[in-house]
Amino acid sequence: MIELGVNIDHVATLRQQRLTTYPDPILAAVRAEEAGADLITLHLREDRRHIQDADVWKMRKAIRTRMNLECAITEEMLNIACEVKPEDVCLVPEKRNELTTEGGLDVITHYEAVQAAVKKLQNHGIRVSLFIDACTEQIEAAQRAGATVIELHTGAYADAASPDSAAKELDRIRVGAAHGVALGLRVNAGHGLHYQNVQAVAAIPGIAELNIGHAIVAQAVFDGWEKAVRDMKALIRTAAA
Ligand SMILES: CC(=O)[C@@H](O)[C@H](O)COP(=O)(O)O
Ligand SMILES: NCC(=O)COP(=O)(O)O
Repeated sequence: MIELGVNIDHVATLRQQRLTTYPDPILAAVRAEEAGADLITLHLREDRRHIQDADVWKMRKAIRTRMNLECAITEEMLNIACEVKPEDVCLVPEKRNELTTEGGLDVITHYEAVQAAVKKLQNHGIRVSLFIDACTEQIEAAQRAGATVIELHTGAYADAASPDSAAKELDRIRVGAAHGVALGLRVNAGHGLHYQNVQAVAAIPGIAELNIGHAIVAQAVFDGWEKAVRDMKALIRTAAA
């Protein structure tokens, strides 16, 4: 059964836009678990545009499933992760001026830094995932760097300009997932997935977990948070069956 990681970043985006105390991402995480989320994903960005440090600590205590903390490879972030000790850390690339995470981590170019970060986190008992593009060389470099998990960036598939290019991107994810599984890696996927495009990814053999946030927060405006989570989970379950 594919697991659903509910990303609560954009609950915090709404709060930070006015610096209010609502909506509370911790409450969103707890209610997401009640609605069937298998884990909670959150991204502590260096610029703190959505999730704040205090959210991470409160979340650690509040959730009953597991925490997947996304962060960049910086000394500050790695120290926070080692203190918080989430079950999973997903190392992601960050650019100051990007609207969202634009692509996967370039493990080949930053090999030494990635390898050292993986080792440091694993020494603190944390499972480490690398958020990468579905590219054979990056997948192999991720495994060599010591990661046991990869998350394939599905943004290019989600943003594809035509059905043809979406099909090509989907195929890259399929090939990447098979390659990751053959190398003994746990293969997760996510970014830009929504209610219309998720099932094609969920049907790919070997995918263990999908991390989805923005679309669930958006759908909750119309349907309510729990229903938005439940419906996403149902779509994934039926596609994977
Ligand atoms: C790394 C990633 O894909 C998620 O963290 C998600 O996209 C939400 O965060 P941003 O929109 O800040 O990238
Ligand atoms: N790692 C991807 C993620 O957590 C969710 O991304 P999105 O659904 O908010 O685009």
